[in-house]
Amino acid sequence: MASIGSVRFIIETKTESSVFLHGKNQQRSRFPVFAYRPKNAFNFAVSLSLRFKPVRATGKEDISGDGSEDTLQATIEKSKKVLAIQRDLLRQIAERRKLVSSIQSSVGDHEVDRTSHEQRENSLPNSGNTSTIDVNMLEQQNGAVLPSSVHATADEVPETSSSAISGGHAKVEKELEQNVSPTTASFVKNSTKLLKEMNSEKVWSDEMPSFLSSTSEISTINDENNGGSNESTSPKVDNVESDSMTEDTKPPPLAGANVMNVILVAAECAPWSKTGGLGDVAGSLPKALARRGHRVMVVAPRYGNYAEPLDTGVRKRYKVDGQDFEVSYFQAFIDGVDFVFIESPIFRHIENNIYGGNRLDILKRMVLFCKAAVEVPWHVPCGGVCYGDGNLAFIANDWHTALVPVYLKAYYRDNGVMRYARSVFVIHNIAYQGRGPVDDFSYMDLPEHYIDLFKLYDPVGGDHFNIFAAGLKTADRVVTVSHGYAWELKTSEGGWGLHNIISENDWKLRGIVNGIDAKEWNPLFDIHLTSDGYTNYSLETLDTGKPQCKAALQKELGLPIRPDVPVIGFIGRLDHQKGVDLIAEAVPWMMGQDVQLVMLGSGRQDLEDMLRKFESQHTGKVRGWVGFSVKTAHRITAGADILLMPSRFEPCGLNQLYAMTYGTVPVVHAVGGLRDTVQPFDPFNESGLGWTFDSAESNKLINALGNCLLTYRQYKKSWEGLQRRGMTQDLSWDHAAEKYEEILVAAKYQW
Ligand SMILES: Nc1ncnc2c1ncn2[C@@H]1O[C@H](COP(=O)(O)OP(=O)(O)O[C@H]2O[C@H](CO)[C@@H](O)[C@H](O)[C@H]2O)[C@@H](O)[C@H]1O
Repeated sequence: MASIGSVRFIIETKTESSVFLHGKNQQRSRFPVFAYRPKNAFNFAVSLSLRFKPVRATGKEDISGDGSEDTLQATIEKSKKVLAIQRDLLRQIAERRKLVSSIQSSVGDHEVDRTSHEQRENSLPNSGNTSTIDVNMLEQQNGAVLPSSVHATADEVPETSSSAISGGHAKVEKELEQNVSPTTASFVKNSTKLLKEMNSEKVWSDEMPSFLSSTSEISTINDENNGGSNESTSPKVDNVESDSMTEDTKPPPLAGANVMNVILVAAECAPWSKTGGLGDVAGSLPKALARRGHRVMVVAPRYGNYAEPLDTGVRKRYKVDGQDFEVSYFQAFIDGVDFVFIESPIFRHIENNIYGGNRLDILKRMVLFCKAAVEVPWHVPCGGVCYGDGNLAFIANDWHTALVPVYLKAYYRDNGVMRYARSVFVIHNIAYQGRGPVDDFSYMDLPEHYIDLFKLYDPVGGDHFNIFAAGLKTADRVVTVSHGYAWELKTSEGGWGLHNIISENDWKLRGIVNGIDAKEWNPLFDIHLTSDGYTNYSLETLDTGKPQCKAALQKELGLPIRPDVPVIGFIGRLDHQKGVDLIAEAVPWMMGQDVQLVMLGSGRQDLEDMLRKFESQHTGKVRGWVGFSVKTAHRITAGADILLMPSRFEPCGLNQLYAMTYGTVPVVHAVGGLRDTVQPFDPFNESGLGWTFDSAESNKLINALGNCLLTYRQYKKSWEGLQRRGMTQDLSWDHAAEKYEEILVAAKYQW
């Protein structure tokens, strides 16, 4: 949509009250200035002021063109709107100036520490008072909706002398490079640069943009497609000091003109809360999106007393099943991402039982969470400024947050609010759908006709209520976590009753393989490998580092410390999906081999008992660790030689990716994401990454594992090749984030 960014206006001034505007961009009305770039209204204000072309009126023109009274009236109305927009921009600019000068002074005090920075930003005047953060969403829908407490009028702009400001720029920028994250630095640098421009008398006169106060000719700029970018706007104008335009030229963000505001909403987010892979994704995908230049937020419930996030002071109330719930919001800015946690008594202290309780309890928790999450961009100031609802996309994950797209539509978009906000729904696991009797719809608090989205016929149970179905139908785009799973979802076996809905919505479905957090899951930096005899290692130190970790694991678990015995690991939820029972069937065969088996998991009681039983039956060979231990998961990944993943279905699977990064060779059932990510070993071409088997049967597992053990024992070179190829893959989130960006952009331009 090149035309969206190509705003080109000519302003003709007749008298002070008759400013006429001819817009060439037909689609612009769909993307109002503020809605399109709320984050960078400051930047935009300057570029906008440079793009308008004032033409001095001669007084001879026929101002209405055809002389019609109606046209004249309409044009006057339009002009008034433009002036109103300008006034609003001035207000926002004033606020940005305040923000920049507060950042400058804090940087000058050597206090640009992320946490304290956020603390300051969040202690905006009156931010603790709910009544002052009373956002009139209907009136402000076109822009970055700022809480009333953060609005400042032009009159309120603190008197800051130009020289004082410019004197601080160099210092600020230098210290920023050393002290703050790239995203913050980029924002502040951008802001300080613009502040310089704003304080230049050649651009500003008496706080007014030059086009409003002066009649000097400013060259019109045809700005192609730069609307969403934070940094790509580079207004060229004759009367601006050239040095302020050319100095500290930086490459544009990787996302270029596609920069958006993105809010990922998830029921868990590592490292604060995690029961499985969803937590990992929520903790790491946003960082990769932020690295591409997007402004990114994660919204999750606050289950415990987390150290980093601080109370923003914002309070809101939501009704669930007729009951009033007050929620508050905690926020931290980490690795370029705003992490916002929603606090309510119903989330408190259930971090070890996130999806526990009875069906209605879970349902009510998720209703409250989703209702509150959709409004976060209006209410929660991050770095002093709310995200607003323009140029915004939500990413909802699995059934727990499938109500986000539904509420976005039913409460807001259907009513002309949040018109430019979009939603992407990510399927991590379709086996859990938020099913219940049709009566559960009453808890949703939605218009009656919305029931059709939720109602689904099931051959076994008849009509039922299904939250996953509603999310799938309502979201603007749907993503799942591998190509293989995207295909499987459309089959009656893989779709778990939703295959028809998936097929009907195939046009908006795409598979994107998960990445891994290259800091968290990296043998060179892994913090869990720095004690108890473990060691960090890399490809270069694999020969010594991995055997040391193996010995440390054997010692820690009380197994015989033997470098030659293959250690086989399993990590995962103990349920039907993960195929633990297939391992159980293979245990008698395994125990006939000279191997050690280490299993870590929690879940189904019978499978937990089985792990304990194996350990007691084969004390010198098997360890079954029942429980959830992130540290142990990292240590098994580093210390084991082989990782078993016999999952019956696996949307993506992260453990096999972690394993390969640590030089641990995977043996997997070729399904879903496992098939996508583990290319089978080919001994003739010395290619491939591990062993796969084509159906979830124990004899197939035994066959694949047997070949793997043979190679481990007898073909050391081939084994090293497998490890080397696994470790040298780029499995980082960066590729996946680029693909997510394509989806976000597609959603944004979907009407
Ligand atoms: N007992 C334990 N102690 C410590 N850590 C444990 C643990 N049990 C599991 N974990 C950890 O939880 C994560 C599990 O991730 P997976 O992707 O393998 O599975 P999960 O089925 O939860 O995720 C779903 O979502 C993800 C993300 O999209 C998909 O990859 C996957 O296929 C899909 O089923 C890993 O980080 C693993 O180390």
